[in-house]
Amino acid sequence: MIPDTTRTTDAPDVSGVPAVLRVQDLVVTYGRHRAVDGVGFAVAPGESYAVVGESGCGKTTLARTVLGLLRPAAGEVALEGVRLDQARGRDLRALRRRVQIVFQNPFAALNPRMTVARLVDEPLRLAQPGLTAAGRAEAVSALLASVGLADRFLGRRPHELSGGQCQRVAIARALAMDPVLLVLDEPTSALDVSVQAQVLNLLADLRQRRGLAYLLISHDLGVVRHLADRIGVMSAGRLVEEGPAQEVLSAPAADYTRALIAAVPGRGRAALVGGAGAATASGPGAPGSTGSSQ
Ligand SMILES: Nc1ncnc2c1ncn2[C@@H]1O[C@H](COP(=O)(O)OP(=O)(O)OP(=O)(O)O)[C@@H](O)[C@H]1O
Repeated sequence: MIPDTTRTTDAPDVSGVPAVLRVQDLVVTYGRHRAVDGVGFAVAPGESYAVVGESGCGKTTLARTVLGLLRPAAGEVALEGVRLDQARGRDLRALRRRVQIVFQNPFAALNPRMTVARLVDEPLRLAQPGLTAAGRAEAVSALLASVGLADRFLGRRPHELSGGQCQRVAIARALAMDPVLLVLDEPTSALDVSVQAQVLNLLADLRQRRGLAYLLISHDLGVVRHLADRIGVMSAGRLVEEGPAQEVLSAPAADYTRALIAAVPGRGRAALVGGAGAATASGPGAPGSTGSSQ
């Protein structure tokens, strides 16, 4: 349950729907450097919102603040209407569980000594402390199945898995916490090109099936085009443009966005500006197939 001691007074919404995440006038500093400088946006339930921009523009800092790992110098971060930036102690921990992250490098994110079964069981114990061992085992199998991994993977350790399989385990761990929002931090950029599209399709499929909202952090506009409904373009800590993904990519308003798109090599750029819903520029493979390792 989300604590309601710090609810925002004004109703946060996106087109009339209460927001899962609302960020307002956010400032995050490292010493005197404003890494995030007055950013505001909202993400609706089930929506996928991408923050794009060059290295150093503040994407990771923004993501870490949304995860409750950094405290803003000013502004608000609200999750389902509850102020994350004001929460402390148990309230903060309860809020943090509602937002999970999938990191760029799945090998680094998984404890190499744990089996797949234990890796998925661990967050489940936290999320559902009342479950029996048998109930948890069943839930672990179901979570793995939902990311396309069969029971034969239960006893394996990360070094016995491919990068794509590791990323599927990392996604299953995130889902075990029953989040409302997944932060996807360059979720495919460490993977072989051959499995990137499968993981992207899995993420698109999971969003649809579970009604999850995504905050996608990426510099890869091909990935963004595949997964995002809306895009916020960030430069030097500020949002310089925001809009529906297809509009931003095909008719960018800001010079900075135009330069980002112009930097994508030829064929990828043509795919980007051609409309939403096609294969990614960076990841070939069959759109619509989530692949699996059954
Ligand atoms: N711990 C830190 N201490 C001081 N400055 C930092 C720290 N982390 C990031 N910065 C600076 O803040 C700015 C934003 O960094 P951030 O990592 O958020 O950008 P980014 O867009 O995520 O970049 P990348 O895509 O390379 O990860 C950069 O100028 C960076 O050098």
